[in-house]
Amino acid sequence: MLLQQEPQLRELRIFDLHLGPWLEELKTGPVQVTAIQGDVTQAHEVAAAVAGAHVVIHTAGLVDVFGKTSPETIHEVNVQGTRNVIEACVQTGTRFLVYTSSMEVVGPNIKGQPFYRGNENTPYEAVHRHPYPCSKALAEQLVLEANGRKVLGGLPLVTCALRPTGIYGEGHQIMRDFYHQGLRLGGRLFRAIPASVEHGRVYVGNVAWMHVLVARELEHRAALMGGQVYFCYDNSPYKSYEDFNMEFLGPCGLRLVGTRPLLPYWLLLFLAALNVLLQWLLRPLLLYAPLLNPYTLAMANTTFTVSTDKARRHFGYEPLFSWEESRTRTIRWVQAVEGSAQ
Ligand SMILES: NC(=O)C1=CN([C@@H]2O[C@H](COP(=O)(O)OP(=O)(O)OC[C@H]3O[C@@H](n4cnc5c(N)ncnc54)[C@H](O)[C@@H]3O)[C@@H](O)[C@H]2O)C=CC1
Ligand SMILES: C[C@H](CCCC(C)(C)O)[C@H]1CC[C@H]2[C@@H]3[C@H](O)CC4=CC(=O)CC[C@]4(C)[C@H]3CC[C@]12C
Repeated sequence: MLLQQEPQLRELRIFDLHLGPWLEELKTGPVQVTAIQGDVTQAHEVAAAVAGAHVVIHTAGLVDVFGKTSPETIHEVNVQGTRNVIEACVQTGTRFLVYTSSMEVVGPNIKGQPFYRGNENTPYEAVHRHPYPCSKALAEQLVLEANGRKVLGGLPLVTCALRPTGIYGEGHQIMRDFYHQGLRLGGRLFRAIPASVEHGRVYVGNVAWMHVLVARELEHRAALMGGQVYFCYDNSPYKSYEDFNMEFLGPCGLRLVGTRPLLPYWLLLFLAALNVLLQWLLRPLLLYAPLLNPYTLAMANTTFTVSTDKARRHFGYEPLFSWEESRTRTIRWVQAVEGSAQ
């Protein structure tokens, strides 16, 4: 997105634990693309990568709500990693920092209270217990508190945080898992969540576009945007998690069975708890990390949708991809997954 949309771009540095072969394709244009294999938990590696950069977009993170990694590792990557990025900016004189936060910093909370088409000012009791939202909330707080700190050279650091709702689009691993699950079940998925529970979703291209706009505008609108949070949204329809996925999986041949959940909620909760027990029992032998656990069930079963225009008012954000385009691109990607699976 930066290469396509940012005419001022002179160099793009990509810092990641895993560098994919797709990065090579980015190196064929006029802009210098530097791929750096590194770990955000290693302060010296981060500082070396950041030195001389005008803007840092910090999106690296450990996204795990399935119990694959320990809470300590999630904290180390998401919180200490963010601390390292902030310190790298301060020490090397980089003034603009954009952080990919998450809607999870707000909710759904542990009480399962609905957040219905709320905005950045909607009151909500943000209380977390799970390591992932806890880590994102702490990291976001660090980023916002760092706004105004003096960087090398004496000028103030300008920071802001973007909070995407559930991201979908090309490369969406969970969508791929649901697709394969549906194929295994003879082209069917079974409704587990009431259709009335709305879940916020945003297309990956629009998430990237919002980051580019913020990176571009942060310098000129530092007083307005510095220390601010923005929900990251687009015109994707408000639907339940499962009905939304069917927008893509339906055209790829899957069917969602049931107009109402086929299993009662208490049974799902029991199965989710059983999965936690199995995960614990099997841990010495293998990693058992199914999609269903008490946390993911609560997430999917609690309305959380945003309706805001703060990003439009502050930096002129309009989604780059319409809903129709986002849908078409995602369907094409699932179809390609299907092709590669055969
Ligand atoms: N997937 C979603 O629905 C949402 C994701 N987010 C946030 O967006 C960001 C990107 O998430 P996704 O693309 O979903 O996840 P992802 O796992 O696809 O991407 C995370 C990237 O961070 C890199 N990374 C992980 N640990 C690292 C380390 N120690 N050092 C350097 N790089 C490391 C990974 O290699 C990967 O390329 C994360 O910060 C996540 O918290 C926010 C809202 C929703
Ligand atoms: C995996 C969940 C759906 C399974 C439901 C079941 C087992 C009943 O079929 C996903 C439901 C909601 C998702 C999360 C949500 O979109 C918000 C997120 C934000 C992030 O920052 C990271 C990802 C995620 C936690 C996302 C993860 C999958 C769900 C829990």
